[in-house]
Amino acid sequence: MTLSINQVTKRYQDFVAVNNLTFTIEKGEIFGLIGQNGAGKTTTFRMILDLQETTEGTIIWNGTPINSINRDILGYLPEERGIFPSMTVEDQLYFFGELRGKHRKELKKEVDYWINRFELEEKRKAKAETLSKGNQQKVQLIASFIHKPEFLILDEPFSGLDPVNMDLLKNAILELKNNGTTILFSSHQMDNVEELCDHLCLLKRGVSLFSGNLLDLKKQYGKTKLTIRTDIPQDVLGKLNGVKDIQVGKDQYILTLEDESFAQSIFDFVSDGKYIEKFSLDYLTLDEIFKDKVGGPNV
Ligand SMILES: Nc1ncnc2c1ncn2[C@@H]1O[C@H](COP(=O)(O)OP(=O)(O)OP(=O)(O)O)[C@@H](O)[C@H]1O
Repeated sequence: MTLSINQVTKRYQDFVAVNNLTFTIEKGEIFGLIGQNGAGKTTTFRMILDLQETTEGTIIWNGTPINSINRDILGYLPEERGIFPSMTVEDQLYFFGELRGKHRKELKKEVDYWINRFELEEKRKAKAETLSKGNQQKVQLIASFIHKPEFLILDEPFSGLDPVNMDLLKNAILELKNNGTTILFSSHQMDNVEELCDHLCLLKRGVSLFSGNLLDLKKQYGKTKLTIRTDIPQDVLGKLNGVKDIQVGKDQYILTLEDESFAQSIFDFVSDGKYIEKFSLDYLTLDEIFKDKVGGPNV
């Protein structure tokens, strides 16, 4: 593994912001850190980046304590957005690249490529303060990886982006991964995490409720979400064997089953040997799992 977080705790006086956290990230993967506001995501990032000390535990990068590695292999998009207001977009990118030890000459190709990729060509010579919030965020994003870091940490990179720019960012993240970058990011938007990550850690008030493979997490719940389009009334469906809950959606019912094995008998009943327009048995979405795991009392 490339990064390993071992029993890491962060205390602020009596308050425990991160509690005995352990997870690992493999080289070249995209790893999602999810949790509600105040769960401890930014604190974890700051400890990985050695901007804050751990109270207990160790953080190891390729066998070396993270506080002894060359900082230039790291890239970071902090939660607090900020760029130099009176610097132009391209000067800004050169500045951050040079700060990370790259020469202007070798940065040119990268700067040109990413300005184009994020559709900022027209804004190239514009001062950052004249850009919209979303465009400023794109500039800050590019600045976080313009020096081609081995390990990139993005704190809420999707917040504030419209759907088109969100897609641009998703594709950029996948491209960076394909080029070998290891990426750790936080997000409140579960569909993005579901789409991009193979592995994730779910934090609640500093404690990890799950860390590992997304499919393994889904398997813990099983395929228990059944979507059916039928004329059969809700109260009849709700009384069938194995149905724990029933919700009325648009043109369809969404049933929660006790377990997958009840699906066959429900199918036989609903279809009655005939064609049926919709009958779909699925894993819960990450959003549904998140709400189930984290949604309980916040104590
Ligand atoms: N310097 C500090 N002193 C005391 N408490 C702190 C300090 N920094 C963070 N905390 C607390 O630690 C907890 C975790 O904060 P953190 O910023 O890591 O959460 P987060 O998961 O990133 O939240 P969000 O999604 O809102 O950004 C919060 O309750 C926060 O108030």
